[in-house]
Order: sequence, then structure tokens, then C-alpha cells
Amino acid sequence: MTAILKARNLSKTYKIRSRGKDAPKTVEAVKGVDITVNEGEIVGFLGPNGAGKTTTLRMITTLLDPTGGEATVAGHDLARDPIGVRRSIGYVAQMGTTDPSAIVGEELVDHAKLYGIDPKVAAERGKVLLADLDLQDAWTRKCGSLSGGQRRRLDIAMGLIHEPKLVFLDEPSTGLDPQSRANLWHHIARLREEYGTTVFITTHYMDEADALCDRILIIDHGVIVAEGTPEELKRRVGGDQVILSVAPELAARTAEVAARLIADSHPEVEGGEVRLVSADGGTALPKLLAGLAAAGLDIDGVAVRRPTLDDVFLTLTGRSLRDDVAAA
Ligand SMILES: Nc1ncnc2c1ncn2[C@@H]1O[C@H](COP(=O)(O)OP(=O)(O)OP(=O)(O)O)[C@@H](O)[C@H]1O
Repeated sequence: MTAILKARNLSKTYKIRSRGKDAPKTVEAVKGVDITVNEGEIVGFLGPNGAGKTTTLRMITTLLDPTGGEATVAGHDLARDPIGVRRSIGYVAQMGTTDPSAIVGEELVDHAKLYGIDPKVAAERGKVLLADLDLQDAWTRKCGSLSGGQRRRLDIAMGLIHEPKLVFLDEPSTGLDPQSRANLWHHIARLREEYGTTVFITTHYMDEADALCDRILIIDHGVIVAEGTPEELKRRVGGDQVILSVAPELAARTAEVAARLIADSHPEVEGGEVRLVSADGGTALPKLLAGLAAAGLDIDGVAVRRPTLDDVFLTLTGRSLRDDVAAA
């Protein structure tokens, strides 16, 4: 595997000027992160609001000077060759960059010119990209007339017009409805198939990271707290949750028998529910149900819940990613 992005000990401390005679305050937004992305990977950078995702991304894409650390991006040293970095990457910012009053095709060609691409070549590439992103009829339309999802896909086309090897997407689906989000994920996944593009995507949506990414880095308070494939991360939570519905008066006895049947399952009773954990709920279930039946215990219902990335975040930080998002 060849690394296309390697950042070591990257950090950023913001200084905030205070009013009056108070000393300036500092915010340690990113505290020495290491990031490796291999060619062809789709890597998710997940964390709650304010965790340091955008700051990290802006440093890697040369938009912000790091306070410390170093990085090589697409073969170029971040500090010594920022122009080389910029030419080799695509960056799709959270807010997008298209002018609502501009014509889509012109916007694409003008953007390509910034990279020294011949306008004819840019127009050809732009049309192919728009077709790939399901925007074939948009060439002559005004950017502002596109729907939210179409606009995000146009932003992606803008980020790809110079055929970068590595593209950074900053929270690409924020503000989109569920259907447009799923549609966007489909298009992002296709980028790799069609163009072999490596994708680095920041998000605070766990389902997005889960659906799209080969590997996930979780950042919290400026520190990477976990890294792995979605499956590896979920395994770290300690397995599936098995939920048995029983008559409330049988719950305590059910928990007692279940604890004997499945080692380390730590059953907990809540009203008419008994919750236990198992490394593999699907395999444990037949043994559990047979054992409970043999003990004369009737089960009204059973559910197996696979851990989510939110459970991973909760286990690692004691907080829910969703709560943070909702509170922000
Ligand atoms: N220009 C700035 N000056 C001072 N502090 C900043 C600045 N930009 C970001 N911060 C602070 O740095 C921390 C990290 O912010 P950052 O925007 O990188 O987080 P994020 O994970 O991208 O959040 P979000 O999901 O909300 O975009 C936060 O505490 C934020 O308030």
C-alpha cells in the first residue's frame, strides 16, 4: 500500500485576541494528530462539532498554517511545496464555492483555468463529470437554480475538474435530506471506481462514515481517539446486544439463567426486558433460546442489535456523538 497522505504530529493552536488588557486566549484545536491515507482508500474523519476536523483539513490542504508537525500530501511536502500540494488535491469546502448567478458550465471551465487547463479540455471533462454526477442537464443552468443535492454534486465536480489524485470533502452532506444524502454517497463511492480517486471525508454523521468509508479516524477534542475499519471499531465496543422481551415477573430469573448460558454476557433487567451482550449475537441466540426454554422460561420476543459507530464513540468518550451534534 502506498501512502498518499502522511501527517505527523500535526497541531494547531489558535490565538484569540481579547478585548482590553486581558492576555490573548489560546485554543488548542488540534493536538498533534498522525494521519495516514493510502492510495485508493475512502477514509472518514469523524468527530462531533468543534472536535478539530475542519482545522485539520484546512492545514492538510494548505489553507491554514500548522503550529507544529509535518505532512506529505500526494508526494509534496506541506511546508516546502504548498503549491505542489494544491495542484494535486481537490478540496470541497463545507459551504461550496459556486456563485449562484454564474452558469454551471462557465463556472467549471473558469475553475479549471486556475489549474492551467485548456478551456476546451475543461469543457469536455466538465461534461463527462456532470454526467457521472447525474447533472447532465445542468451545463447551461444557473448554479443558484440547482437543488441542494445538485449543488453539492456540482461542488464535487468543481473539486475534481483538474483530476486530482486525492480529494477532500468537508461534511459533504450537511443540510441535505436523507434521499439526497444517500444519492451523494453513491456518487462519492463511484469516484473511486471511475477515477481511482482517494477520498478523505469529514463528517459528524456516523451512518455516512459507516456506509461510505473503508477506514475511519475518530477525533475528539483535537486528539485521534480511535482508528480502524467500521467493523473493527464496532468490535471494540464488545459485541452485539441481545434484547429479550419477557413477562416482568420472569425477567430476573431469565437474566440469571442467561448469565449461566452465555459467558460474560452481563444481563441487565429493565422492566420486561433483559439485555445482554455477546461477541456474536446470531450464534449465541439458538443456545440461549434453547437453554431458556429448557428452564421453562417463555420469551415473548427477541432482538439482536449490532453496535453502531455511535456506540463506539460513546464507549471511547462517554458521550454520544448525536448528543453533541444536537447540542451544537
Ligand atoms: N479561527 C479560529 N479561531 C479560534 N478558534 C477557532 C477557529 N476555528 C476553529 N476554532 C476552534 O477550534 C476548535 C476546532 O474547530 P473545528 O472547526 O476544527 O472543528 P470541527 O470538528 O470541524 O467542527 P464542525 O463539525 O462544527 O465543523 C473549536 O473549539 C473551534 O471553536
